[in-house]
Amino acid sequence: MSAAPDVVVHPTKQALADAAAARLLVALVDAVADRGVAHVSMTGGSMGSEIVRSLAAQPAVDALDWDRVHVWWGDERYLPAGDQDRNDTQNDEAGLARLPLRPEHVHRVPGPDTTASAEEAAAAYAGTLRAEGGGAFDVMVLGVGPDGHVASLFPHHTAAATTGALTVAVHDSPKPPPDRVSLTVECLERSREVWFLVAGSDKADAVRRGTTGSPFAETPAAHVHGTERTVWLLDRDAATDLG
Ligand SMILES: O=C(O)[C@H](O)[C@@H](O)[C@H](O)[C@H](O)COP(=O)(O)O
Repeated sequence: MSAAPDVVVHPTKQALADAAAARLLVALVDAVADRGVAHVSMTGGSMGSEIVRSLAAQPAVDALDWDRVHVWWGDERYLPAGDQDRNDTQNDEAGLARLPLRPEHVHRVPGPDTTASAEEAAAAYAGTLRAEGGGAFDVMVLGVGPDGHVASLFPHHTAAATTGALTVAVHDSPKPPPDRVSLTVECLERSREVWFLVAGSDKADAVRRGTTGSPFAETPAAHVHGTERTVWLLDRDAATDLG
């Protein structure tokens, strides 16, 4: 049984993004100091880009040896490289492209410009994870949808329950675009720490369900835990339904 998640509440969405970015910078510095390498998985959505924007603006951003950092994504929309609706494109534009990362350490999910299907892209990403993943992520940064989805694992969706695999192709996503590639729960949990970044009153019910063990089919986010720590980083609006 995983330990209960920690919950940290910040006054505003911007304060949440700034505090989470500072937390991430320190976590990556510590990972490099401890193991000589850091693996972080980023996310899409508004919070996914806001933490990148704040990270790139951190005063101590140069304290990290970015040469030793690997970047992954918890999910990706199955769209051509550079498409404006891809998570990596949005993260790049928010500031990821300005960080001195090694391009070969930025592991982008293939799109239809280089693969024939989301299934092929998922298999290729799983191969990269096995070849370069270092065995575990240090930090898994995740957003949460109002329905309790995490990455592209949606309530009552067949792909969400996938086991025995690191990645899964997702079709008919209730959140557009319809075709995606997602890490599975098993892969998301191959992380020392799992951080849920959640802002806005429209997420308050999902946060309540996610932090109180709602059934997996209803709230996939409630069933993703880090091996060492799980923390919900919230703004005040997203925390309104917590006791
Ligand atoms: O591809 C995606 O859409 C994201 O990875 C998705 O999982 C996102 O993180 C949540 O939907 C929350 O998005 P917001 O932070 O914008 O609400």
